[in-house]
Amino acid sequence: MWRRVTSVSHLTFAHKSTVNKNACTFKCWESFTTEIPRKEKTTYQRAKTPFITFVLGGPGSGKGTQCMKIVENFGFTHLSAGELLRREIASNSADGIMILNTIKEGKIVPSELTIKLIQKEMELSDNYKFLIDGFPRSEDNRKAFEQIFGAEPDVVLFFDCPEDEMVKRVLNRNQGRVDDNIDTIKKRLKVFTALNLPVVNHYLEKGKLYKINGVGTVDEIYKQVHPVFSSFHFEKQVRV
Ligand SMILES: Nc1ncnc2c1ncn2[C@@H]1O[C@H](COP(=O)(O)OP(=O)(O)OP(=O)(O)O)[C@@H](O)[C@H]1O
Ligand SMILES: O=c1ccn([C@@H]2O[C@H](COP(=O)(O)O)[C@@H](O)[C@H]2O)c(=O)[nH]1
Ligand SMILES: [Mg+2]
Repeated sequence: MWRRVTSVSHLTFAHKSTVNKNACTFKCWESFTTEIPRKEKTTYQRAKTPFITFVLGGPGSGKGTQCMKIVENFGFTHLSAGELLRREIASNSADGIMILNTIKEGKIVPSELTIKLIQKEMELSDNYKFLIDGFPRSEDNRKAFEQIFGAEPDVVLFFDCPEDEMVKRVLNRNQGRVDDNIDTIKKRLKVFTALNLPVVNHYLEKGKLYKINGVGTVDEIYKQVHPVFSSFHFEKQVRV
């Protein structure tokens, strides 16, 4: 459980679209209190608007690696859409086989399914700062998310990395992922260019995109990421 120790929220959300803000507060946080009765929420947490960051970039561009550093430094909750889907496969759920086949082909799982998994994790969390890593992967994903949540992300990070570097990193990753092989990587790169880059461009046009040069050491890259978040005034929280 978290409790607030200081308040600067008027600064935190000052940039947010007013059209979507109320819808988001209502849809997300009201459901937290009705659908998840086993977790007590304070009045303060219920009223809080989530701060959502989408983390985009091609396969192996370093999204997960940089998310770990953002979590350490800014206390975000990291939700990797790919990881949630892999967990769904491992749990032998009804959708598991379909998800596995989609991932092997480097294709995109239906939006509603991925959004359901993300939403469930957000509902279970006491946090209000979320990194949604590897999502949205297509305009369909993006539109479905914005419709279901009634909100746009606050920040979109895009790790820009050349294909040969991404391929090298993925092939060296050694985590036993079914899609970390050259055939699937080629398919993922094609899907990234065709379907994910339009999402990147959408947020560029909206002025929400932070383009990060994904080449360099992990620390060199993080030096570009850190100022993005230190420019926001998050409420300080302590565990109780
Ligand atoms: N700056 C870097 N330089 C060299 N290797 C890196 C760097 N950042 C991450 N890596 C390594 O590259 C691999 C891919 O990184 P990571 O898993 O963070 O990428 P990702 O964008 O999350 O990929 P995916 O979309 O496939 O999940 C990992 O083995 C990671 O340790
Ligand atoms: O929103 C999403 C995220 C992921 N996928 C599928 O999972 C794999 C692996 O994702 P990573 O982000 O690289 O862990 C991806 O290639 C897609 O097949 C998805 O469908 N939708
Ligand atoms: Mg990843």
